[in-house]
Amino acid sequence: MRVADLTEEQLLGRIVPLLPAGSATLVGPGDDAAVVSAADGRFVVTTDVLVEDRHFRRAWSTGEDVGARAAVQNLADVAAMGAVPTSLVVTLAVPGDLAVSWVEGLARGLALACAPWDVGVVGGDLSGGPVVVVGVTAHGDLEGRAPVLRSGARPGDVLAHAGVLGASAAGLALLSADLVGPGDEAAIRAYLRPGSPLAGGPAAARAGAHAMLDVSDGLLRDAGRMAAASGVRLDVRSDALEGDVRGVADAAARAGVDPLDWVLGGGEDHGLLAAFPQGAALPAPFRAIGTVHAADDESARVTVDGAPPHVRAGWDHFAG
Ligand SMILES: Nc1ncnc2c1ncn2[C@@H]1O[C@H](COP(=O)(O)OP(=O)(O)OP(=O)(O)O)[C@@H](O)[C@H]1O
Ligand SMILES: Cc1ncc(C[n+]2csc(CCOP(=O)(O)O)c2C)c(N)n1
Ligand SMILES: [Mg+2]
Ligand SMILES: [Mg+2]
Ligand SMILES: [Mg+2]
Repeated sequence: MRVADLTEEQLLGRIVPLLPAGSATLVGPGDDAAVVSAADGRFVVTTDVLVEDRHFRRAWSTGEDVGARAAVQNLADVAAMGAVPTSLVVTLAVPGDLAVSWVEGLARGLALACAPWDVGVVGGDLSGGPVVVVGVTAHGDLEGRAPVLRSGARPGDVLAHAGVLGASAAGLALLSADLVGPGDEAAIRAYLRPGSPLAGGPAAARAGAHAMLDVSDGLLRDAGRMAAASGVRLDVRSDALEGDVRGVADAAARAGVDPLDWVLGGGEDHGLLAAFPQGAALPAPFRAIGTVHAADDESARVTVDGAPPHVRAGWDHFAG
């Protein structure tokens, strides 16, 4: 059996039981970030890697783009726990013929993404390698609050999303098909430098969110993860996604795809999906996109307008 015969979840199911737990672990593998106790407190920690030609192409992305994106995808995982980011460490593998200015650009991109949060890059590691690989580990502070896990959604909750859906997938599709035209700036930027609504994470925690994650692999796939962890069904209302659909409709027409495919199945926008108790005031920029229901059938973890969706489920590095 090869890894390509498994989904990411199935591969993790094989390796996580082999890993040591550690007595300081408060939240281990399975959420957007882990929570670890320390004698003088707790911290949130998470890591994500960007691999050249898998996550970005140097023909499309500058070093600054990749640095900013590597930071944001990790800051989003910290925010998705309801925490405030504090620091990053960065590992970098680069081919020897890479321009030094590209690596300087990467550092500038990291700094740009960290600046609004007063987050420091406090270390890292350097290696040579056949392609550029950027690994970022982010740490965060829960400021005394309980972490917001994927597993806390309850029937009756309001499902809400902060950020854009489908824009990054649109940008990637346009670049891939060489279809970029005037008016595509937002989609291209969403792919090259996603702008996650990071302040929404701690705001959601303060507002009492029951569950939260960032949408990295597509709304349906990531909602499925929240639904499975919480033992519920999430129902998305398609009319709540009309703004996102409109935002990519023109690009989708040119690419010959259904814009809903990008909105429901595209990843890498790094918006925040959260379940709030009914009646809670949704903090900006969250907007309601659905409801949480008791799970009547494990095969229908996520429905759209009450029915199983017909679009592709989202990104998986191994099995489709
Ligand atoms: N190699 C690994 N060893 C241990 N745990 C892992 C490994 N890879 C992933 N995990 C854990 O599995 C869970 C899911 O990881 P995943 O990367 O899908 O989450 P994410 O970062 O929120 O999503 P994305 O990578 O799409 O941004 C996380 O809790 C993560 O820490
Ligand atoms: C050049 C190029 N080709 C394809 C894609 C699409 N893509 C790669 S990984 C991923 C999901 C999140 O990954 P992860 O779980 O690793 O964070 C997506 C949608 C891309 N970004 N760049
Ligand atoms: Mg995540
Ligand atoms: Mg990850
Ligand atoms: Mg992530």
